[in-house]
Amino acid sequence: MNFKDYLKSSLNKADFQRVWDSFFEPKSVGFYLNLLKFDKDYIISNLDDLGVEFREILPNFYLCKAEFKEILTHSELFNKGAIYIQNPSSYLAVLALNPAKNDIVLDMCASPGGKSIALANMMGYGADLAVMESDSKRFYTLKANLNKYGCEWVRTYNKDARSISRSCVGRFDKILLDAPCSSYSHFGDGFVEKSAKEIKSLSKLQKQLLNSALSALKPGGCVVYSTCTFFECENEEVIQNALRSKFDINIQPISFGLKSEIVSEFGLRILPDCDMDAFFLAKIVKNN
Ligand SMILES: C[S@@+](CC[C@H](N)C(=O)[O-])C[C@H]1O[C@@H](n2cnc3c(N)ncnc32)[C@H](O)[C@@H]1O
Repeated sequence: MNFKDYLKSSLNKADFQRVWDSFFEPKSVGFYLNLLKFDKDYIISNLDDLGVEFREILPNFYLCKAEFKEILTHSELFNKGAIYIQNPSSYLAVLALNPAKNDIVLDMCASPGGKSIALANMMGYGADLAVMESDSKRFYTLKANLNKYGCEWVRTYNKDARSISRSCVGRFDKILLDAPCSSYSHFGDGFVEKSAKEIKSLSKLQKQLLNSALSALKPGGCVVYSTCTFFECENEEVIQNALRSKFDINIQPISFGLKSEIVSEFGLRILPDCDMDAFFLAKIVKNN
């Protein structure tokens, strides 16, 4: 499936041009502070010493211009795990889940761990957080990152997350499902085009993963489903499929008041711009 053609057909002319141009513009750099290992004042004063100009755009999440990226990635703060570099769109998934200190939480598709570490920061040291990753190589990257960022207590499972529909029925208060997707959100050296067959098979996997998440959720609990792709069959269609399933669920509206967001009955789309990557988010509550 040609991504550019798909984008043209799914957006109006002005939005298409804005979105397409955004893939070639320098992107701001986002990061959050790792308060599990370091004190906020210590990190902020070290960033000031490095000459990085930054502003807080979300709770504990900061943005600076692209020109500061190299300073950040070469800094001791980064090497010691005091900051985690992440696009703000990804951080929104963690904010939407909003886990409390005493919640039992699962991050189903976790590597390299950017959202798991943000969840751990929000919940606090020792909180009941488990993370899963099916790919062995990516699992070891996840473990290494959790250790680097002082999250060694987090329980890690190198497993296919679809298995929780049998092993963990009704166990979790909150689940993050940041699903594997076709990833048409970063241009990089070009988009790696995926065939219609590959997209269909991803959509099938996403539906199975969401079904498993709903089985493993406590009544009253919630799942945040997210992807970084534009394709409807990986986003709204996955949510519609869950609404048609045996689960008694409803979709909670989410909005962060961003100029780049499009709200629908199935979730929230973020259109990419100079700050945000393309993203889709849906918050699904399992009724009591
Ligand atoms: C979008 S990435 C996750 C990014 C991660 N949440 C973060 O913020 O750093 C999706 C991950 O899901 C993993 N994955 C794919 N299929 C899976 C499955 N069936 N069970 C668990 N993990 C899976 C992929 O290997 C990949 O690492």
